[in-house]
Amino acid sequence: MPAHVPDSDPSTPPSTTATTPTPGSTSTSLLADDPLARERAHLAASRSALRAMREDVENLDIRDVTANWVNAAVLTAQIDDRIKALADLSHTPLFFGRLDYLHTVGADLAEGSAGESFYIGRRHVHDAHGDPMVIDWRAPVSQPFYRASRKNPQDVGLRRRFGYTGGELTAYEDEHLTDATETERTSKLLQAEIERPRVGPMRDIVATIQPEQDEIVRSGLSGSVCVQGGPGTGKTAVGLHRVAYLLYAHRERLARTGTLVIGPNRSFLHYIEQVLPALGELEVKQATVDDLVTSGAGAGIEIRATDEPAATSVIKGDARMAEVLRRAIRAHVTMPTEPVVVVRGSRRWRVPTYELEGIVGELLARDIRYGAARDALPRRIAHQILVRMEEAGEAPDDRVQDTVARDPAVKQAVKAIWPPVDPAKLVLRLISDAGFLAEHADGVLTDDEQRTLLHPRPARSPKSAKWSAADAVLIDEARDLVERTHSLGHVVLDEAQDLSPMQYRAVGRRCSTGSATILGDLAQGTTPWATGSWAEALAHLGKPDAVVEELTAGFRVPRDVIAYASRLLPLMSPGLTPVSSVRESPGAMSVQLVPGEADLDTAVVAACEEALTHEGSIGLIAADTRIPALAKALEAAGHSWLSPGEETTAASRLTLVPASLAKGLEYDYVVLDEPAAVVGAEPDERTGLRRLYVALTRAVSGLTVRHALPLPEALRD
Ligand SMILES: Nc1ncnc2c1ncn2[C@@H]1O[C@H](COP(=O)(O)OP(=O)(O)OP(=O)(O)O)[C@@H](O)[C@H]1O
Repeated sequence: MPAHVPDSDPSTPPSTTATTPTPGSTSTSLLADDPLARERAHLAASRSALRAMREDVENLDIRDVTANWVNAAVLTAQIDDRIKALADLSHTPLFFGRLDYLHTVGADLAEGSAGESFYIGRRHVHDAHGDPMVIDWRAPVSQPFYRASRKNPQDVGLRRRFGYTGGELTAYEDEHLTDATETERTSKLLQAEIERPRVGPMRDIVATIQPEQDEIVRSGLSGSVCVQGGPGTGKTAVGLHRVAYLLYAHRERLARTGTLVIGPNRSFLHYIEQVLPALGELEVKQATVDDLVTSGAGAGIEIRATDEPAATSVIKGDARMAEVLRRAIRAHVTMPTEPVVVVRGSRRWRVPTYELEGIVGELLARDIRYGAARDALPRRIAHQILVRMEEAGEAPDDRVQDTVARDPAVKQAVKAIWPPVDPAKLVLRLISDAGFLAEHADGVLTDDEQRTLLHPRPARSPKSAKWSAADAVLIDEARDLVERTHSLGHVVLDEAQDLSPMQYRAVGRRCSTGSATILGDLAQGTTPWATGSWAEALAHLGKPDAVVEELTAGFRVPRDVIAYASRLLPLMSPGLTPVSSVRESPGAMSVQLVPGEADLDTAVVAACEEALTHEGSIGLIAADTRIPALAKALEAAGHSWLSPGEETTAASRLTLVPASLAKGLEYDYVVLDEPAAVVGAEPDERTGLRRLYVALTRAVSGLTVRHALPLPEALRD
């Protein structure tokens, strides 16, 4: 089959066509009048073209082009990656759509110019002549697949979506965008994809990205975007597809600068980790904020404690701590009190105190890191000495300047004026030494706040200190004041509503010269420092100009379930738009009071058993303190279960989820144990209701609530 099929099928097919596959049924006559057979033939041809592309790479002989074994190893690794990227995965169809343009693309819509057809898939496939068989979904020519409409057809005459059953192309669905007689219909294939029972890790949505999502996915690399969206509106999916898009559109730049996806915890990262590889992107790093501040330059810092009381971590996460640290670091600089005298041969060269003061004053006034200024100081002192040498008729060169800069007298002066700072030691001192803290927090933190910060049993050294997550962020900030943190090209920050101002700063410095995609839902903020507004969060991130977009169409939670959960919104996040579910099924929902607390566990296990009679994954969500009892009850009833983030499979479908880890995850059926316990586990009612809102909105097909205690008022009928 040729690369671009000239327009088009002889007969206009019905809007959705489905048949049972008939293997090997692509005879010429059939091809002529059976569009589905033609599409299958194109699929078969594309698969062999992909196979040929892979074989070409596998057969590459690199012996002649590699100078040494290091080159060879690098090249071999690149080739291995390319072979992996060219794998033909039986469960991921090679293309999912087709666009028939009315005119040749790029040919200025000239009257009479012939149209072109393009098959849209996850990766580019070309034939032996280099002509495209499948176009990457990220290419500009693919964009109308996501955005073209009857109002603005973008020169597309036909948009065709393909349906697959077990890797076999079995259906297609057409929209003739310029045909005024054709009425707008919701796509059945899209609907089927949305309604599909979930099992296993998160999947890509490349075949069904919606126009408002696509605008975010394809927004430029130079700008930062913040997406506010209720549960299941596709924020995570959009963020991951945006990285894939940016890597395609700016491959070289991002290969140099790097990309990173930040998620709230390991379970979440496991859940999403296969999306980018499925889109052919194997290189994107994924981490939690804790990982960021304890790895790399922060290696050696281990998080081993929780701040007590919780108010301590609120203060540690407050942006004012940045000022306290800045002051504490600068306070290490001591104005010189004596001249520097360097002896070279028979001569003594002297830089007087006032000149040294001038240099130090100037370095302090410049906006450079403490460490960079410290590195500059000996060279600046040496420069003054060289000026004197020149005045005395000598002709010193750069080497002399280097030697003078390394002179013991200069070194000693630098050590006294601008001593090295150990960021961990500095933070330890701030939280253990009341006098030191007061000196730098004066006018920034109240006396009460300072008292709360001080550790009751301070460690002797950074090595023996039991750092909390908030401490690690403070150390990271201090480290950045000493030495600039390396910035990546693009960072995606998911569940962003939960970060403290200091955590935003930690993320912000990792994309200070790049851009960011910030994803979150203010109504799902469950930390004591959860942000109240995106403007505030973006300011802390250093991206105040980021565009804030809102997604309101819900792809996960069924109508009745989201309506039930949204009753909590006015109480905990007034003003936020409730999600409107695009799922057709109202969703199975059952809320039942169990008469005696003693019978709750049995009732919950029975609800899980009922849920297991359906297809898909089951999440039993409960307050963290209820987990051991429920684990026991499940065990007694002979059920095994998984932990959040462990992959659900057809054979093992039940996950026992502590409410604190439910965020970002989804299960086909959710059994929710004792809502009052989920609310009660949080320090205040608003946070409790938000935690409950998260738990209620994990379900794709159905929600079962079992409770012995009264439900929160908003959920009572
Ligand atoms: N355009 C789409 N087509 C099909 N499925 C979609 C689409 N957008 C999102 N989904 C699906 O909806 C579900 C929810 O998506 P996602 O987890 O990205 O939402 P979210 O906004 O991050 O939710 P939460 O706030 O709960 O973390 C996923 O199963 C995702 O694959």
